[in-house]
Parts: sequence; structure tokens; C-alpha cells
Amino acid sequence: MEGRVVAGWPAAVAALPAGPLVLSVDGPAALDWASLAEGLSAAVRAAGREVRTVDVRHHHEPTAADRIAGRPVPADDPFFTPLSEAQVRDLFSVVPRADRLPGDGIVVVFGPGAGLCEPDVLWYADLPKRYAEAAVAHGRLPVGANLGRPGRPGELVRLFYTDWPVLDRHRDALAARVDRWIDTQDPSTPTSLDGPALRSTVEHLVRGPVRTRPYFNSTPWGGQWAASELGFTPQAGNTALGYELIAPEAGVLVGDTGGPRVEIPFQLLCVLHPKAMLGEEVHRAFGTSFPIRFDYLDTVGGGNLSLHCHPQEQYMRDVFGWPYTQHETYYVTACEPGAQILLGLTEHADPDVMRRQVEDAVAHGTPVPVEDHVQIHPATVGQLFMIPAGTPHASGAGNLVLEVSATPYLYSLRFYDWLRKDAAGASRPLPYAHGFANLDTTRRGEDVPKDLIQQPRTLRAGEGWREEVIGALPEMFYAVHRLIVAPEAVVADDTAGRFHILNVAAGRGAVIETETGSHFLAFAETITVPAAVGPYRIRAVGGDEVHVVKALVVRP
Ligand SMILES: O=P(O)(O)OC[C@H]1O[C@](O)(CO)[C@@H](O)[C@@H]1O
Repeated sequence: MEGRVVAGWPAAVAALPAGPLVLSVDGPAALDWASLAEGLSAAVRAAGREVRTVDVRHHHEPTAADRIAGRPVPADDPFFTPLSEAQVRDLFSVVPRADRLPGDGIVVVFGPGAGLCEPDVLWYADLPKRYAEAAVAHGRLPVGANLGRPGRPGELVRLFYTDWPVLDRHRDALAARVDRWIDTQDPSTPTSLDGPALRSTVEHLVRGPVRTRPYFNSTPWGGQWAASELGFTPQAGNTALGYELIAPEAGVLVGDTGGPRVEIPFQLLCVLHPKAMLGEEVHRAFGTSFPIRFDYLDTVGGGNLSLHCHPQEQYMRDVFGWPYTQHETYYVTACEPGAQILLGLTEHADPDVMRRQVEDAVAHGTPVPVEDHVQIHPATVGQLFMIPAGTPHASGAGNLVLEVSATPYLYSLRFYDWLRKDAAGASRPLPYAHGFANLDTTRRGEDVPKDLIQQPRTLRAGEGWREEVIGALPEMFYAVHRLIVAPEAVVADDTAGRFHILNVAAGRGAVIETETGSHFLAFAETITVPAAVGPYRIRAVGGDEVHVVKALVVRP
């Protein structure tokens, strides 16, 4: 990395040019902007410069939140809104302009949209999205407020489908010209990196394998595998959903080991270098959206996921506004004896009966006889289950599932949640009307195991290794392969112009060797090999066979 990560406001302020300045600090709604302004102002004063602050949120229109909102479809849908297509500019009727102070004073314009105020210097203050989600979910202000609604408790539906698309577009548009990137995870000592160093770091990152920072959240079905086997600290009692690589939320840590670090959004790599990251054809098809996600579903010592399906392609576009849909696959990395995967309709499933029972469960708490409608398959380590959009599914208790899926992840159309209630006696949202509108009633009976529980096909092989296709379907744009590598054997691979994602699913680990370096990938870890890498090698480490799950786009 060229340039240094520095810690604290004084170090960031010391790098500002002399003379009167308008300094804009832009960033998401989910920040404690008042503390930021206070900490930054104190550092400016300590540097002997006069300071004045302008909070752009006071210049947002009173109706700003309405102006940027995606409209619910149908109008009273409490579960989803289409992705907002608004711009941060829409928050304002008039974007404020600040006059410079005399001498070498600094006017600090801060808040979402501050970058539009034609500043002399532009900083971007970020907070990884997981903080916003947690703050909104628990009603923690000021961080948990929605864009255009400071001071009012936030809502997740607005966060996911309005705030994030609007703010992400804005961040992406600023990325090529920000003068400093600031990570505010520690609000009293933010870490930061200047703009040229940020961009040279990103340029370096897209030339080699890159691992994103993992974390696990907790859900009502979450288990204990990641806590006990990997040492993750459960947020709220369990390690349910492991964010390995969910591009819209993923971050990459940059900085020297032992020194201050800055977490930058993985998405910056796709925005600043889309062809190097994704490859030319994938970029043409998906723009700057990184289309494959890897995450864990940990139900070991936990419960069943809800029974749900995901939107069909056309519905996803028309109703939710995502250009591609949430096709999924489950790879069983570990499971307890007797663990199960629910997948596909039974031969004689009747969606009308199922719907009446689902409604009965909601209205009267009557259990749904799920096995009448949905097939139950034994979970076995190493098996991949294909879950095209519209297929009802759930991982049962006792599994560690590696999900290899299309990137959209916020569209679980739940039919049934096993009558679970939270401490306050509330059920989780059950958008079953959307579920039934998307249920693929043709995929049932024997077709389910035949098409969706595939047997591995060897694609190529060499001394001590083979590469298998373990899941591919005509309607899915990606395929899942597996490399079986004997101890110390080496596989030569090539991105051939499209990124690969690798995960060590069995064995101690593997070394990923490229022309410029080597990276050790331990069991259960995931890494992206950008398209620009070209040829690379996978070397098995440890005394046991190593299994590497690999995903790639096959039909852009
Ligand atoms: O609705 P539940 O039970 O929380 O399950 C949601 C999870 O299911 C999945 O769609 C997997 O099937 C995940 O992507 C998602 O996080």
C-alpha cells in the first residue's frame, strides 16, 4: 500500500492544505454526525485554525425522506419497497454553498450530500453497514436514523430499499475524487487514508486475491458452530448468518499489521476497476454489481430456517427493482447426524391447501404440516442443493451450510416460521403473499432430487487433483465447482477473464499462488480471485485432502 493509514482527527487535519478552505465531509446517514463535527472542529482549533460548521441535514427539504422513497408495491406492502432510484441531490431543493472564512479558517460542511456543496477538499466518512443495520434494528439514535429523517427512529425497510441504494450510488460517484477516506468505527479515534493512497490501494487489491472481513449476526434459528469452531463472538446468543462475501455489505481491511486499519467497502473495487475485478463480459452484464455471494447459515445447536422461497426473475425486476434474482445453492460443510434440508414441493403438494394452512398458522397459531408440501432430504457433508428462484426451501437444524448464491439477499419470501415468537411475543415478518406469487409449482416430485441434488461430474483432472462441477442449471448464471486436492498437490487454474470465488470446505487450507504473491486460505475461509489475476495455482496444505468450493459466472 502506498501512503499511510493514520489514526485520529489531528493527523487528518494536519494533512489539509493551508489557506481558507471549505471542507466537505460526506457519508451515510448512519453516523454520529454531531460527534464527528465536534471531534473534527476541536482538532482544527488545536491546529490554530478558525472553524465554522454547517450541518447539511438542516438544508435537506422537510419532505426529503418522501422525495427519495421507493413507492410500496402494492401500495400498503409493509415488507418491501422497490429499490429507490433517487439521488442524494433529491434531498435538497437548493444545495447550500458556504463562503470561505478569512485567513486560513476552515468551514466544515458535513452530512449526507455535503460533497455536492462544491468544496475545496472532500472527505468521505464511512461506517460499515452492519452498524446501521444493528442501530436501526434496536432503535439506537442517532446512528439508527434513516436518510432524511434525523432524530426519528429508523426502519429496516427504508434502510435496505431506500437509504442504501441512494447512498451507495452517491458514494460510488464520489470514490474517484475523495481526498480522504475515513473509517468511523471508533468515533473518538477515526482512522483514515488519503484519496491517492485509497485509489492506489484499490488498484493493487484488484490485481491479487482479496479476502473480505467476515462476521456473524444472530437470528432466531442461529446455531453455535462458528462460535465453537471458529471462535466468533455471537452478537446475541448465536452465530447464525456468516457474512463471508456479501458484496453490498462487505469490507476489506487495509493498513499494516499492528498499525491503524481502515475498512473500505469491497464495492469500491468493483466501482473503480470493474473490468479488472469482474472481467469485461461480467461487467457488461452486471455493471458494477458483484453478482455472487458466499455466506454461512449456522444451525448447529440452533433451529430450522423459515420455510421460504425467493422471487422469480421477472417479479424481482418488476416488483422489487433488482435487475437479477436471488438464485441460491446450499453446500453442506458440516452437519449433525439426522440433519435435514427442506427443498422442493412434494409430488402431490397443493398450493391452495398450503396457503390456507399458512393463513391458519398466522391467524390461529395452527402448525403447518410442512412435510405434506415440501420434500425433506438428509443433509450429507459435501452435498450441494440447488435452489432456483421460486423453490420452497429451508436448512434444518444441525447444519453448517455454505450458501453460494446470487448477490441479492434481502428477499426471503417466508411462508412459515414454525410459530416462533420473540421475547415480546412478536413473529417475524411473513410476506407469504409474495411467496405464493413466486412459488414454482412445476418443480415437484422426482424432478427435485434429479435436477436440484446433482451428482458431481469431473471436469478435468491431474496428478493428485480433480475439478468437479457440483451444481449448474440452465437458469442460473453461475456454476459451483469443487477442487479435490491431495496433500501437497498443486492445481493450476486461470480466471480466463472472469472472477473466481474460492472457499476451503474441507482440510486444513490451501495456498493461492499468483504471479505477484501467495495467500494462505484456512478451512472455512473465502477469497475472491479478481478477473485480472489470470493464471494462479492452488496448493493443498496439511496432511488431509483439501476440498475447495469454487464459484464462477458461466453465463453472463
Ligand atoms: O427467513 P430466515 O429464516 O431468517 O432465513 C433467511 C435466510 O435464508 C436464506 O435465503 C437462505 O435460504 C438466506 O439468504 C437468508 O438470510
